[in-house]
Amino acid sequence: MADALLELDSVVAGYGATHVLRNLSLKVFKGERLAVVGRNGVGKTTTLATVMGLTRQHSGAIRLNGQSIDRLPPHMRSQLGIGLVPQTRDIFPSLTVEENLLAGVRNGASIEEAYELFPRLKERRHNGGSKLSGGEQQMLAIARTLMGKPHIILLDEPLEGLAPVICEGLMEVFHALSTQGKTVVLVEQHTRLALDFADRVLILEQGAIVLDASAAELKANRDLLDRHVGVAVK
Ligand SMILES: Nc1ncnc2c1ncn2[C@@H]1O[C@H](COP(=O)(O)OP(=O)(O)OP(=O)(O)O)[C@@H](O)[C@H]1O
Repeated sequence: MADALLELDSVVAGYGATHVLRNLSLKVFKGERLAVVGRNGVGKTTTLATVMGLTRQHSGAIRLNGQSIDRLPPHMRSQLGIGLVPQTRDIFPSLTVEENLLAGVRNGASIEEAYELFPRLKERRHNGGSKLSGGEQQMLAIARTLMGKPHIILLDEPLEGLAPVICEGLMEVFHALSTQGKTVVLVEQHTRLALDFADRVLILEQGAIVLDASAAELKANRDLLDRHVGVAVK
C-alpha cells in the first residue's frame, strides 16, 4: 500500500495529565475520504486536536509525509498543509465575512476561491460574523480554513445542529474538495451521511481505533455499526 500522508503511531494524548487517546494508531492516505465515527466522548475531537498540536501528547508519533511533526506548534502544522475546522467554528464574530476570510489567507490563497465554493458567503461578505445563520457560520469556518491552502482538511462534526438542506449542501462541498485532490477527514455523528461520503471508515472507542473498514463493508453490515456507534445511527 502507498505511504501514508498522515500517520498516528501509538499516540497517547489528552488534557493535562489525563489520557484520552490510548495508543491510537491510524493512517490517512493522499486523496482519501476518511470518516471517523463513534459514540459521544470517545475521543474524536481529541484525535483531530492532537493532529493539530492542540492537546498534550504523552507518547507515540505523528508523521506527515513521513516526517515527524509531533514537536511542532499548531501554526507550523498548519503551514505544512493541515487544516482543522473545529467543532466550535471559531469565526471572529465582530469581523465581516470578508475580514474573517482575509484573516485566514496564507500561501497566496484567494478569497474568490472561497466565494466560488460558497456563493452565499459572497452575498454576505459585508455582514458581521455574529449576524450569520449557523449554516453560514459553518461555511465561513470551512472557507477560512481553506484560505490556508491545506492539503488535508480535518472537519469536526461540521453538520452539527444544521438543517438537512444545509447538510446536503455542505456534503456537496466536501465532495468538491475531494475532487480537487484534497484529503478529507470527516468526524461526524450523522453516520449515514459520513458513510455515503467516505471511502474508508474508522470507528473509535475509548481513545483507540476498534474498526477500520470500507464504507461499503459497513453499509452492508449494519449490526457492526449499531454495536459500535449505537442503535440511533443517524
Ligand atoms: N478541554 C478538555 N479538558 C479535559 N477533558 C476534556 C477536554 N475536552 C474533552 N475532554 C474529555 O475527553 C474525552 C473525549 O472527548 P472528545 O471531545 O474528544 O470526544 P468526542 O468523541 O469528540 O465526543 P463528542 O462526539 O461528544 O464531541 C471526554 O471524556 C471529554 O470529557
